[in-house]
Amino acid sequence: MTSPIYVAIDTPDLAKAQSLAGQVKHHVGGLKLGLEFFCANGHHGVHEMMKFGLPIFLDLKLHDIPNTVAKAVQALHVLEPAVLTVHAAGGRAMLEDAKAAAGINTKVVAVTVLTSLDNSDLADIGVGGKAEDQVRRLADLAQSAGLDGIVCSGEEVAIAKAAWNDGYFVVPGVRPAGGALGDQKRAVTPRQALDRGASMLVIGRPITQAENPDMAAREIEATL
Ligand SMILES: O=C(O)c1cc(=O)[nH]c(=O)n1[C@@H]1O[C@H](COP(=O)(O)O)[C@@H](O)[C@H]1O
Repeated sequence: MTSPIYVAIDTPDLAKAQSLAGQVKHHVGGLKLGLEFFCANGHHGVHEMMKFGLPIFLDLKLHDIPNTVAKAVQALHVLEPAVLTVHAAGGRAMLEDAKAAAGINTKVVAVTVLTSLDNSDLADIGVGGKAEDQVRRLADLAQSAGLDGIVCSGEEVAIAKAAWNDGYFVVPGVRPAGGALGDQKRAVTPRQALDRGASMLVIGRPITQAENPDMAAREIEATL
């Protein structure tokens, strides 16, 4: 079975990214490249990481007017990422145009509520109610706009999946039991996230900051 773990390669240093990917490639299902990596290394960096033969999740969290996002998605076609993120808060037209602009082999998934936010952070940006209410609302929007799935925390994934059974559910903010949270506020264990319906587990620092990243990835895999 292919591992549901995508390792978040969050570094601007291409050589370090290649070294990490080389160490963990047999115990993860894919590589997640985000803003930090892409801003530093661009298309060239992604092409280099594609050489590991694993699916690439390009996590750029696009969020702008529909025309700008659609053009950005078109500019990424050549990279053929397996998964690409946009922010659900960009609204229906932006989501529809992003999906229409993506290649057929790319899953476009909408970030709902960042896992670094709690209910009090949501209140600060004018979102009343609980994170799970906002996730449910944005998941409905993403589904009706024709997207492939959403990004949410393990605390909401069961609710979202109940309403969208064939959706693709990306769950970051995943921590082995007792692991350091860092800036994550809505975290669950890898096992909990899978049991609740995650399609993909995004795991960064618990693997990449470990003394032995390969061992860390194996240990997490063994809990699944
Ligand atoms: O879209 C994401 O992947 C994402 C969404 C979200 O709500 N929270 C979140 O942490 N992420 C990403 O998931 C990764 C989590 O990294 P760690 O906290 O180190 O495991 C980072 O690369 C984040 O950019």
